Amino acid sequence: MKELQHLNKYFLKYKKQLLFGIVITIVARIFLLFTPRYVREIFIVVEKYLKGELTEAAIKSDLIEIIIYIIGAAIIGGILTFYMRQYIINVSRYIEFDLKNEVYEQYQKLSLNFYKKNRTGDLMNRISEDVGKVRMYAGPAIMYSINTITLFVIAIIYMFKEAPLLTLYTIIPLPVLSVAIYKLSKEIHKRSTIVQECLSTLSTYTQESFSGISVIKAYGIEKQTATSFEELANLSREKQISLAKVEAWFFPMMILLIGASNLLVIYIGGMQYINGEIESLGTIAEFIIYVNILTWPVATVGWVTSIVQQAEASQKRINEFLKIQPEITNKVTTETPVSGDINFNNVSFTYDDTNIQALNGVSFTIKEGETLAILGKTGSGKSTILDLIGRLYDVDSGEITINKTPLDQFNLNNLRDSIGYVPQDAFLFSDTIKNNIKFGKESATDEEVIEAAKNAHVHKNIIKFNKGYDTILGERGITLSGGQKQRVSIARAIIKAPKILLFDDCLSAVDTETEEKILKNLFKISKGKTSVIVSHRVSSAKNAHKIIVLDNGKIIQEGTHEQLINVDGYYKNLYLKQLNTTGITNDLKAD
Ligand SMILES: Nc1ncnc2c1ncn2[C@@H]1O[C@H](COP(=O)(O)OP(=O)(O)OP(=O)(O)O)[C@@H](O)[C@H]1O
Repeated sequence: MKELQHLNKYFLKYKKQLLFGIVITIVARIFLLFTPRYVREIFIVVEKYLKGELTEAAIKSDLIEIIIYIIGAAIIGGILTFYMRQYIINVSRYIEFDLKNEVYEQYQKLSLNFYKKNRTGDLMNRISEDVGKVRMYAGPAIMYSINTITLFVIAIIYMFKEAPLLTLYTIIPLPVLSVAIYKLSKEIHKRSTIVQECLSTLSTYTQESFSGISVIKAYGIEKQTATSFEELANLSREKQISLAKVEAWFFPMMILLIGASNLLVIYIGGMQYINGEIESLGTIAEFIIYVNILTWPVATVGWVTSIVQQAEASQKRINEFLKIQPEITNKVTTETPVSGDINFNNVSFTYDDTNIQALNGVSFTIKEGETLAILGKTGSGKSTILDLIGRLYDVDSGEITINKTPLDQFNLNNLRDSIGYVPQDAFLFSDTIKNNIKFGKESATDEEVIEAAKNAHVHKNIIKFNKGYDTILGERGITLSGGQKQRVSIARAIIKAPKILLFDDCLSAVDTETEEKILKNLFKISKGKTSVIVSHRVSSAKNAHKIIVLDNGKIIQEGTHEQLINVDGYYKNLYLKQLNTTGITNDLKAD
């Protein structure tokens, strides 16, 4: 229960509703327990009438009176039961909502490293399945526990007062039932977890086959894919059947144990009645109703125990995430305007999940308002430089400063607000094109969106779609080409009008002619802004104020286009190689 203490703050938050729900639960159970007593009364009245102690008129009026009480108690009990669920189950839904938000907020705070170390499926599970299991503790488990305790205490008091020996015999099978249900619930849980795993493997496989359908068709491997699907589906079916087998035990077991209790009540009660130890047959009827009322709550003791154990395990997994301290923290809460020269001073950085040293003693300066181009072989550390400027990671050694202030002395929100970042893999949300662009600036007007799209050279493509800027992208909508995605992503960055623009090889999927036009627009837009362009093309770099070439995390060349094409090295080789391509022909024309 230690892990579940995390929920205490939520119980405190909703203490009024919870307390009210608990009181209602107790009162509702009290009303429910009136019925067996009234049934006994009916028997007593009938017995008196049979002995000639009551007239026909008297028995009629007595019976009507008792029946009215029974109906009244049932109606009040029913209404209170409705409110009991309304209060306690609602509280559990509020707690579920709060906990989901708490986990989600924590996810937002955690750095990229966290996402590298944990699989998406696992992150999703904590926020959906685990929180769902914890809710079962915060709602149903509490409700059924109070229900059981109240019913048990009151019923046992009534029963002992009535017939102590009969009470003992009646309740003998109940603990057996409780233990049996507990064991069964554990087994059901174990098997349903396996079923869940099978289903999630199956759906991941299906999802991947659908996403990769073009590759599957192109390679003609539909048959193999279908066979693998069948194997997974068969495994899932076997596990489902094995789960159904244990589940099938649940009700027969309950019926068996209720039957055993009923038989004991009838047999022992009957003997006691014959021996004159109990006054009326009504007591036997009353006890049979008690047995039936008590069976379900007693069965739930086992079930609730299993719920609490699962909730504890789930909360433990949630707490593990909640306790993680974000690696990148905002050390400054005051406003810190971001502007000035960006300086890398002997910066080294190693990714701790792969232990790959991405940067090794990198030093350079980008003057405010200037453009830096970074070139280099794949894996040489170009993207890492952009990630470090945005403080997605902190450096291992050396220092990054803006206007001589270390990067971590800036308010992180100010820093990220000042950056317009276009990643290598343009990620667009399943939303309209307009909203995808406005993601960079929520308050942007339609005119601003169009202006940004024009500058990113994608406006003409967008207006060709039937719904223009309101076209939905992604799974529910159309799929943009790689180049279109990149340009929407550029529009998203420039609509923000940030102080720093970071472009990570974001023109790789557009032809060199379009690249040229976009670069010209970017050149206009980025006046007064500091830009960093990562690229594999000389055409993207040639107009930059400064170019650096990276190799294996180190700067191997530095200078302007003119300087670098005149010295032997990576840049000149690349320039000469690209000289013969269409792109560079345009590039030369542009020069
Ligand atoms: N998130 C990460 N976790 C672990 N290692 C990484 C991560 N990102 C990059 N690396 C490694 O760090 C090195 C530098 O990667 P980086 O992405 O900066 O190279 P790049 O020059 O941008 O490459 P490309 O031109 O292919 O985009 C590579 O060896 C890469 O495998």
